[in-house]
Amino acid sequence: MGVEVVVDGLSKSFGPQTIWRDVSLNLPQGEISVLLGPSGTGKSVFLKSLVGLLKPDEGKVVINGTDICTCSEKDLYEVRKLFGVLFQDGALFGSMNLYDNIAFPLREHTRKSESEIRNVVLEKMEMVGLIGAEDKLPGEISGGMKKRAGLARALVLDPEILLFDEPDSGLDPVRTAVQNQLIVDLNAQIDATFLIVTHDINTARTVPDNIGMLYRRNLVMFGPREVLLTSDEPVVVQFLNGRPDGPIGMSEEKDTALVEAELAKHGRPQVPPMMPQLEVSPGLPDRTAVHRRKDRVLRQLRSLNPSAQEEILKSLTPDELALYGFASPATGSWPQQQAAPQAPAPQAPPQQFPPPQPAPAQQPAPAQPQQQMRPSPHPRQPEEEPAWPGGLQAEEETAGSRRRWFGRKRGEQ
Ligand SMILES: Nc1ncnc2c1ncn2[C@@H]1O[C@H](COP(=O)(O)OP(=O)(O)OP(=O)(O)O)[C@@H](O)[C@H]1O
Repeated sequence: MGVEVVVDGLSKSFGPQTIWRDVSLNLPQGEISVLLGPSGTGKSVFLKSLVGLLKPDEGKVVINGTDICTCSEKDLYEVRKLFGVLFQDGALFGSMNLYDNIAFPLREHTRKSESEIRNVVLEKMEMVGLIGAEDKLPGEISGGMKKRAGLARALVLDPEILLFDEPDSGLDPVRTAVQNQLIVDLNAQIDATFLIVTHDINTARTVPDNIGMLYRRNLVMFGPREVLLTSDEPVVVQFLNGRPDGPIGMSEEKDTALVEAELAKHGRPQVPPMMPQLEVSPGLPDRTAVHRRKDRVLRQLRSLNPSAQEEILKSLTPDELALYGFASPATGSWPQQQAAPQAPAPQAPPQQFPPPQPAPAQQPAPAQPQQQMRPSPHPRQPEEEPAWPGGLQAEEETAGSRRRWFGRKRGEQ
């Protein structure tokens, strides 16, 4: 099973240029997460920081109990073995055929015999649909095949965390859709923790369990897919609609007056309807992360915005609704919680994302999922207060208009 990645208060600058600051999120184990953001917002820098290729200025990235920002080189080397990375162009060696490219990490980092290597390489090539292309050189294959070869190479060391840097770049919509299905199928087979950086709206709408967005040097959102996909935040709506009018400009953020003028002229864009998440192809195992996620998300349901709650509840079967103590849709408007929800008895301490906080005193029902909100850091100017003023109570956050913004508070584990 994949491992959880805990990012806490991460900030990165290059000289005077702040790339992002105070980024906190958890990548839940085995789940697929997507990171969106306009060009230049530092998504690739974020991926590189997760693997320890770039050192952030502040904050932690904790994996299996090791903070890779401060650990020794030896520990970093060990933690890196957990990662597989698919770079944009596959990052293949041009002079090696696909077989040798994919075998490369095994020859470099393991003592496997050539026959063992062959078994692993062919198994991974089969997983990504490349059997028969072993002898091809990278220059002889399409961009999509290069990506799949890069993916097979990222898989040979059995990663527990798989990072994808714009896997859809340069692919046509059909190939992108095929690749998206491949990603979901792979997740079902290896149950690793996936993080995908992408600009592709369809990918964001159909693949992940969780979505985050970087904008104006902040992580404006990270959490269950239903939250971002039902958000009416102008920057999210603009991004999901792929429209030029809105706060995101060509190179810098537009000023508010210009945005308002554009919206007055073209009308306010609507949040596009939710699309169903891709299911695993027939014949493959279920994604176990889906079950873990359901439990986790339902525990935090009440802290999410009403549209997200509605979408989450709509995705449940009648049996699941009954199991978690929710009324069925036929009985009235969503969401209707009956008595205290009866979650299935967990076999291990339940995964919660973010971790629970003590219930505020004024919240009477202890069985309700607890609040996990954070106020919006967006739009946050350098001179503004930090995102987490001390002593802010969960209930105060809930009552505020910024319910939809959430994440872990700095310092929480
Ligand atoms: N090693 C580096 N040294 C200095 N600046 C860098 C370095 N790497 C990235 N940057 C800068 O960080 C900013 C964010 O870059 P990054 O590639 O992470 O953005 P991105 O969100 O992935 O963009 P895109 O979506 O276009 O790929 C850019 O301004 C880039 O020039």
